[in-house]
Order: sequence, then C-alpha cells, then structure tokens
Amino acid sequence: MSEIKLPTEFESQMFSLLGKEEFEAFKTAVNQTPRTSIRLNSAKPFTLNWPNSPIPWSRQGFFLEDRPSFTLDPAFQAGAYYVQEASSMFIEHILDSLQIPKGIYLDLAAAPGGKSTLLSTYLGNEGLVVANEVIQSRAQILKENAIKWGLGNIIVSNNDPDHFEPLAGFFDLVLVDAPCSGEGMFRKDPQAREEWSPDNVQLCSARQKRIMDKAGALVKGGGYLIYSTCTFNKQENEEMIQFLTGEFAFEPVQIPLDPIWNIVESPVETPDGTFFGYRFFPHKVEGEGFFITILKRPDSASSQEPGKIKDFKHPVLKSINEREEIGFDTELGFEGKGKYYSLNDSIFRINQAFFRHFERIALHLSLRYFGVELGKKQKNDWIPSHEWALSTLPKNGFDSFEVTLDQALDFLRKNDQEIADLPSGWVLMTYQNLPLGWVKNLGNRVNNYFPKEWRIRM
Ligand SMILES: C[S@@+](CC[C@H](N)C(=O)[O-])C[C@H]1O[C@@H](n2cnc3c(N)ncnc32)[C@H](O)[C@@H]1O
Repeated sequence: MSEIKLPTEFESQMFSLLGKEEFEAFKTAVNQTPRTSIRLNSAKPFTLNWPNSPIPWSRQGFFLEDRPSFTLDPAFQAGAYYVQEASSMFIEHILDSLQIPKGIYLDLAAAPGGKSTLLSTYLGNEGLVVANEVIQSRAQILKENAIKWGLGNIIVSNNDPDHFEPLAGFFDLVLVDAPCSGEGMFRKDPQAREEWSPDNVQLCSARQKRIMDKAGALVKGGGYLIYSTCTFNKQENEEMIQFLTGEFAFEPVQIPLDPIWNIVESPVETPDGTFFGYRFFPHKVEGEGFFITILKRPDSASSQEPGKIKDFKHPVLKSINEREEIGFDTELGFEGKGKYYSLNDSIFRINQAFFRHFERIALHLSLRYFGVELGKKQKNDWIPSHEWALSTLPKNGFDSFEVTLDQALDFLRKNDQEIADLPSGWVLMTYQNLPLGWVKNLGNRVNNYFPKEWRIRM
C-alpha cells in the first residue's frame, strides 16, 4: 500500500499537538489498516463465530480479525449487532461508570445511528431516546437502524437544532456527536483528507458553536451533556468546552480510565474550574481518532417537565383510548403497559411510562418513527408490520419458521419463497432464532413481505 499523503498544514498542526516522536508514531498508525469492530445487541442474543477480541472499554464491543460481508449476514440484517468504530463505544463506559440516570435522552446529530442504538441499549425500558437528524435522507437510514435495533424506545425526528427550543431543560442527557472536519477518519476516508483545510476547520468550529448554543439549553438541571467529534484540532474540541462553559452553567465531570487503554485525558482550564476532554489517537489506542467530553448541568438549572396534555391533538397521530390499549397488551401478551397511537390506520406502541414526554416531543418535532409500529388491525386479524417482526416485542399467536442461511438470503433478497412445510397464514421467518420478517403462506403461493427498499441486492 502506498503511503497516505496527509495535507501539509494538517501535518504541522499534528506536529505541534504531539511533538516530534509521537508525530512519527501517529504517521505510522495512519498508514495501518483500521480495525473492524461490532457492538452486539444484548436484546437479540447471537453467537459470535468470527475470530474476535473484546474492546477494552465496552462490554458489548468486539474487534473482528477480518471484515466479513455484513450485508450477506442475516444476523446483521436482523439487528443482532451494529458495525461501529471502537472509540465511539467509549460512551458505554461513560454511561456505566457514572451511572447516568436513565430517562429522556436526546441524540441531536444521530444518523446513521451508532450512538443512538448504544443509548437505546443502556436505557432499555427505563427511558426514551430522541434520535434526531437534520438531513432528510440520513434520517431515513437512522429510522431503518432504529427499527432493526428493535428495542422500541427510539423516537426518530428530522429537525434542525433550532426547532428544539421549546424543549429547553427537558432532557436528562443530550449527546451531540458533531459534524466535524473528520481528521480522525483520515486513514479510513480519503474524502475526509481531500476536503480538509484550515478554513474548513474554522467553518466546522463555527457550525458546532451554533449547534451547541442550542444544545446546551436542552439539558435539564442535574442532567448531562456529551459532546464528541472524530477530529484532533483544538478549535473543534477543547475550545468547544471553553465556549460551552462561557455560555451555560456546567460542572466538570471526570471519567475513570484504565491506564492500559492509553486514552489521553486533556484538562481544560476555564473560569469555572478544570474540565476534561478525552482523546483517542490511532497510535495509542486500537480505534480511530476521537474526542469526547461530558459536562453536568447544576441541579439548580431550570428543568421542564412534560406537564399534563389533556387532549392530545396532533395533525396526524391519534391517541387510542385506554380500554382498547389494555386489550392490545393482553391480546398480544406484551409485558408492561403500552400507550397506543394510530397513524394512517397503522398502530404504534410506546412505553406508557413515558407517554407524556412522548406527546410533548411529538407536538414540537417532525417525527419519522417512534416506539414500535405493530401494523394494521382488521376486525380480529392483525396485518403485522416488518417493524414489529424486528422488534423485541413478542409475536404471540403467529407461527414462526427457522430458515437455513440460503433460505434467509433468499428471503432478504425478496425472492419468491418455495419452502416445504411452511405453516399457513402469516409466518415469522427466523434465522438462528432472530426474526427476519414475515411471509404469508396462502397455500398456492407464498408472499414475501420483506420491505422492497430494504432488500439486499448482492
Ligand atoms: C458525526 S455524524 C453523526 C454520527 C452518529 N452520531 C453515529 O454515531 O452514527 C454528524 C451528523 O450531524 C449531521 N449534521 C450536519 N449538519 C448539522 C447541523 N447543522 N446540525 C445538526 N446536525 C448536523 C450530519 O448530517 C451527520 O449525520
């Protein structure tokens, strides 16, 4: 492999940041092949058969020795794991080691959804994640990944950070994985190298300030703000801590580190004390370049509770009455209480415990998905949705059928199904017990309900 050519001004910047010796080590690391890593979905048990080793700061993350074809792995299509860069998984360590209170979380720049799915796993049924993406086409990918992850605790929105203003003081945790100059991705992404310039760093930093100026206000008293980038320069990292502490009241938070991880703690002096950033350099850790910091809003900062919305009046979403809701939970064997809404005749479910928060959010944001879409109910029959198939909710009353690898791929390609011994009616296709989607066996033919836009084309 020929040596990666780095922009000259970037090299000078890294030289002053690291010093001569480390800079040489950095340059060597940039020329090494990045490692492939995945994070398992603990709600969708799956046996990891590829040679692997654990990612030290994550219980669910693993490095793989080789990069398999994920597209052709039905377990990947079923949401049993997410392909994620190892440094990003440090968020798991932050949440666990600080025992961040669960509740209503916001991931303001969420697509394609790596960090939202991590937050979703941490929260389980003790909270909701609003996964927001400003770019419409990217919000669609985010929605697909939220559906695949399947925990039913993600709300996908497609809004500009400005639109969140009415939700000031509303969130227990706000995560901003900011759009950045991507210096940490140089060895993976030639485009990031080509687009880099000192001017672009300034543009990124100015955009980040605009985003963080909104984001800081959304954290409730006692809540947390996490800011991260995949870049090295100080303007987009340490200087953002100075900006944030100048704009809002925040308290510093320090993360316990195991020295063998080689993550660099970077102290930042501010008039309110010393804050901490954490840096991941490719010559020091097995992961891509990354920066992360966490700040705490003082308990005295103002908070906003959802309040009681007497009659939920939404232009397209309709709340379903309580008696019917209890009926659905019992009929379908769902644990815990659900709150149900209809949208274009399709029925959605979210955790009852957070429905007031959800309704408040729904009134202010442009939603692309939420909870679990179950499908349509016609008289006594359900027309189950693909979203329900991929969710971790039970599918009582439906037959399921375990397929081989070839049959699974055939199904995922949306080919016609010719399978002997398939039960009649709606059948949940599973691979290694992981639901893949529905077919309907009509006797003389079998309809494949895998969504057209999701089908694999390889
Ligand atoms: C680093 S990526 C997020 C990656 C994501 N957190 C993950 O882990 O999968 C940054 C995201 O910010 C979005 N973005 C771009 N401009 C933005 C803006 N002005 N405000 C908010 N988000 C923006 C991008 O579309 C992109 O999806």
